[in-house]
Amino acid sequence: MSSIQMSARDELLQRFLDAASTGDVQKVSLMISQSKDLLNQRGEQGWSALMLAARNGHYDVAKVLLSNGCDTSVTNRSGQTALDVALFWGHRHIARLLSSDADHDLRQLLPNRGVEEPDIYFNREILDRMSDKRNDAEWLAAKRVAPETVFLLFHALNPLVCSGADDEVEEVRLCKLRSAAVQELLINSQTVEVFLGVEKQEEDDGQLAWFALSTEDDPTQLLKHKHHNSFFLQGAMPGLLRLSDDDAGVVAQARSVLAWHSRYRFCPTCGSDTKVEEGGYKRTCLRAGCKSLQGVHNTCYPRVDPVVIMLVLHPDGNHCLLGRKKIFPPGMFSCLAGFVEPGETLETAVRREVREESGVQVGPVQYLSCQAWPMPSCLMIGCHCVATTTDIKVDQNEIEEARWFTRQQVMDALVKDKRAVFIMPPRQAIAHYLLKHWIGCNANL
Ligand SMILES: NC(=O)C1=CN([C@@H]2O[C@H](COP(=O)(O)OP(=O)(O)OC[C@H]3O[C@@H](n4cnc5c(N)ncnc54)[C@H](OP(=O)(O)O)[C@@H]3O)[C@@H](O)[C@H]2O)C=CC1
Ligand SMILES: [Mg+2]
Ligand SMILES: [Mg+2]
Ligand SMILES: [Mg+2]
Ligand SMILES: [Zn+2]
Repeated sequence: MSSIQMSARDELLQRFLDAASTGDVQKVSLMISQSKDLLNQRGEQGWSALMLAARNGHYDVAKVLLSNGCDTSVTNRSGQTALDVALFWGHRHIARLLSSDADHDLRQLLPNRGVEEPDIYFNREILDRMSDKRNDAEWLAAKRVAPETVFLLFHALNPLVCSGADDEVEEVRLCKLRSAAVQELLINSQTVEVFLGVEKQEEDDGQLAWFALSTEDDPTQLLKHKHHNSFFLQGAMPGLLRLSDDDAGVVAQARSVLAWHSRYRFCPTCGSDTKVEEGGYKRTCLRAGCKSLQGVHNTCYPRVDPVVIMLVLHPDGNHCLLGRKKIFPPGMFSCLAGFVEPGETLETAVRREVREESGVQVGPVQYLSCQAWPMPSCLMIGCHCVATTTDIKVDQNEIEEARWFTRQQVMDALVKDKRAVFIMPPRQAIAHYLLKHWIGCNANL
């Protein structure tokens, strides 16, 4: 071969590799139809078109190369196959395509779990709950009157907040009242009081205690003497999402316990009156012999409702299932979710809720992370799972619409690209994190 022929061939190969690398599926198809021997040829560092497609997450290019008989066993100078490259860069859908085992375990599509606990909204704990002090009436009484103690005020489960000076619309701050400002409330028998904990610090005493107070009194009267720009944050959604991450964690704790007090005023077993104990963490039935006082006293403590929330992955690994409820803002799609029922495992609940709401059957389920969701007291248990069927049949009572979205569409929504075809759930929702984690398993980001 002459040197001119050589360089023409090199140039052709380079154009082919570039097309595979940039995801130009049409060009790749055309070039293969004209010169099939390009398929397994390698360029710089021994990289083939298939490796470059696998490196950059170009699923369609990898598919075309494979359907034309591309050899998956070819290695680059580092001894990596295209499958090794796809796995290294987190393109699990491509890895599945490249795997020689046609029934490759669907589990391969599940993203790697994060090593560290994510800092999800509502989850941050700035207080040590000091549950051992809840029975120490003397200690609690001293803290209640200590001048530096912090009191958070709630009306109808809405926290008292102040707007930041230059940030009136977005973030709000919790109003931290001192004992002098809440004297009247503390002696009012209608006020519900919950000991939240002490600020986390090294020393053992002199700890700054926090309480939540809930009142039914007219907020306009209450606010008269308080900070001039304070107000009760109206509407749990999206109101509660305007707090800082530190404040959100305390509100999750306080609001859930106060919501329990407001919903469980009487004994759930016999309807008798109850007395509040343990710093607001227990309501004990006053009727001697009540069944709630025997065995496990679980009806006496604040309730938590487990809810599974799941990102369902398509068996092709390149799509995920999202739905929208009628109450969502226009254009927003989110993960499916549902209450865990008695006698169910998390996996069973995930499969049942997805089947009920979308008609899709689910195989493997993997827990990722959870979130306190104080509306009123859910624990959102975040999972990824893989579908074994793909036809959608929506339960119109719960979901308005459900659709499969591609990775690219999720990425566009995440970065609010102008091509985005839907709006992501807000960053404060664990649904946002489940989507981001799936996309983030791509090491390019
Ligand atoms: N943080 C996040 O990212 C997200 C949080 N969520 C939260 O998850 C929660 C549950 O999700 P959702 O899809 O509504 O749940 P489901 O799909 O289980 O549907 C809830 C409906 O089922 C009924 N229901 C059945 N069992 C229960 C139960 N044990 N407790 C309460 N209602 C029950 C209720 O009907 P009825 O009201 O007619 O009695 C309710 O409206 C919601 O409260 C929502 O706030 C949801 C999505 C995202
Ligand atoms: Mg449901
Ligand atoms: Mg649901
Ligand atoms: Mg349900
Ligand atoms: Zn009782």
